[in-house]
Amino acid sequence: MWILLRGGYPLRILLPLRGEWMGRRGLPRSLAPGPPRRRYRKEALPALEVPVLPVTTTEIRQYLRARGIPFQDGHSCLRAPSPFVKALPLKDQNGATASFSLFIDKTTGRFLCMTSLAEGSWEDFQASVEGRGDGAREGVLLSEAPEVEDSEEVRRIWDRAVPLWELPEPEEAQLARVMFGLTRVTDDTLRRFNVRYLRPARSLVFPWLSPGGLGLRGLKLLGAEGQRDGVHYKETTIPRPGVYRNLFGLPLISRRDVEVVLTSRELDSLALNQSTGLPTLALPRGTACLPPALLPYLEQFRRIVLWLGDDLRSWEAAKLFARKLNPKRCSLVRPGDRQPRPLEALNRGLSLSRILRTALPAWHKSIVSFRQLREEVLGELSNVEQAAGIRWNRFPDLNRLLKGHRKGELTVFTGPTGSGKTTFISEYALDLCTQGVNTLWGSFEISNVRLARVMLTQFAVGRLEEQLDKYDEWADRFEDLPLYFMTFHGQQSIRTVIDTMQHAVYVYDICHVVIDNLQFMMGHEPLSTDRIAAQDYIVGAFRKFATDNSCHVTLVIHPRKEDDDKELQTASIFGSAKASQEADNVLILQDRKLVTGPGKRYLQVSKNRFDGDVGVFPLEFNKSSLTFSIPPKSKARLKKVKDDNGLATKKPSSGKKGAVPQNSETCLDQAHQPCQPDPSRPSR
Ligand SMILES: Nc1ncnc2c1ncn2[C@@H]1O[C@H](COP(=O)(O)OP(=O)(O)OP(=O)(O)O)[C@@H](O)[C@H]1O
Repeated sequence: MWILLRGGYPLRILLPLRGEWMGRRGLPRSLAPGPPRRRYRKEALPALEVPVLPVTTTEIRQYLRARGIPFQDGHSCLRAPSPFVKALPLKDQNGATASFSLFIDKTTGRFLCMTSLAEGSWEDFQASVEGRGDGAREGVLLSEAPEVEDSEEVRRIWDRAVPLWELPEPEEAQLARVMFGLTRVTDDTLRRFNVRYLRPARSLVFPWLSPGGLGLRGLKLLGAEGQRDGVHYKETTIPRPGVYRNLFGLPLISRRDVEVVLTSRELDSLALNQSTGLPTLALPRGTACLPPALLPYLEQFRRIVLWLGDDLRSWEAAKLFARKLNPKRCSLVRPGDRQPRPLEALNRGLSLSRILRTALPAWHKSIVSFRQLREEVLGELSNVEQAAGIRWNRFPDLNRLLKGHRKGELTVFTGPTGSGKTTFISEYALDLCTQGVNTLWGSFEISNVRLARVMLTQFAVGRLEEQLDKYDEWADRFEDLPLYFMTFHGQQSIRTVIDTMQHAVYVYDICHVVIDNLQFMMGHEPLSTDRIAAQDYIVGAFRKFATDNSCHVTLVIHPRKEDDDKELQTASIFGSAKASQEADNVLILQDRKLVTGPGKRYLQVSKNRFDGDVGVFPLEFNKSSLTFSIPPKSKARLKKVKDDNGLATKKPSSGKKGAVPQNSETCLDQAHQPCQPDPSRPSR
């Protein structure tokens, strides 16, 4: 989880791992910095830094004009002379003056001065221009030098690392080359990119050099471990991933370069540059995100080719990143059999230049022909599993019904009051988040602290109250999840919420937004407005947001008041049928305690637009870990269901108001047909 700090880094401690004391980054202690210690944040900002009033490009332009500040229009930024250069008379490497070295992000208004490395928000910039910035403020604005502890660690590792060709044993060098797939990458390429090898950690080391290539700001270690099913790679960055902003390869870019190829891994950049001679840059966190802070460094390029990898996830990421970079200058290399990732292409003897020539323009007009779509369709057909989305680790039954979690969909989730909706949806979202789905939570009912506590308990799968000595260990791991929280509590206007979501998608590449719950956006509607119409409007806004931003939205909606002894149906969702019509998926947490005695829950998938499979499966609540996921001991029971192939098919529901088309309905709880709770298994 990233807690956003201005001028601070998160605390770090040392953890016992695998029976010996290791640094938090899993490096041997000899390479970790000193004894265990912790630092405290000076100024912890709210979890999601939301601009008070979002600024538009037009407003930025108007402001600059009104103040007589000249500017140039760029792809994703406006360029202006930097007001921070006089205070810091730094000269860049070529001794050039620092004119127009300030880059202002057109979407957020955040700025970066490339000369002094000062950065800040649009409000900070205005304060500086208007002479309201005091000395202390300016200090805050200046980009952080790495923390002393970090720089010591970086230096220590870098000094101990050696170029591959300087390893004393040729066998060791050869083994490293094989492990990292570098057999065709020359020493010359490794030298140019300044890649080293750290023997004790059996890792490659990629440096993060300051502009001009002088100072060392951080580094990335790439470890390789041979396992039965192939080689597994593990990345470690210093500083930690949230603030590791190394566009690897930047020192090799010349001011005159107008074209660049972006890759998601450093090794791919080596391969590409070696075989095509083109400028290449590797994104610091692969396909996970493209932080807007990097955009100024990419402004000089008239053409950007994104070649991020060989799976659908990379393809989706490339399309998203192209939006940020301005699609008109972007081309994308489509993953395919003959178009693997660059390093693999090099190793297979393919022509990387030829593959680059097949890159497709990212820019689409509003109307497309099937000719433009046919490759996309083929991509989906030949990667059926990936097209079905990310599968839950903790909810195999959900995978069987929904097949996975896909971008751009709207899921509506309902259940009786107090049945455990928040608790379930927290685990459902956490599961995806631990698999790299960048997640934004809007919890309007319960505080973020309480929600985070539930999530942390679910993450640790156990009560932390009784093992406080483990708290830091779990909290450190939790902190590294790509998880963000909106800081709203209580009633909010839908406009503010959507603006915040938009901001988060741009800044943090959010792919999943959870809204708990919709009723908290309805209070701001004028009393005279029909509440049902208001809800329809809100659902429509979330639907549009999901589609436009290729972002999954999970929306919790309360059910309408019904008889307690009746099960909920799709039509029980509060309001008109709009919510279930707009939704791609409808999930209902069924609480049958009132029908059949003490409290077992079932999850019903009552709409599934992806492939129509609907059904219900039991959830067992574990009160100490607050989890609903099936404990490992129950797996056999579920397997048996599958083996028996005993799926109960019901008639599709008919055209009732709010009813949805259903292909087949599946009860995955064979032991309790027809989906009745098992009285012999009291809920915990
Ligand atoms: N299956 C369950 N059995 C018993 N207790 C549960 C179960 N699921 C959740 N709880 C507990 O019930 C309480 C309420 O859960 P939660 O807040 O998730 O419900 P909710 O449906 O979101 O409530 P609301 O309708 O107020 O939004 C929590 O303390 C939670 O730990």
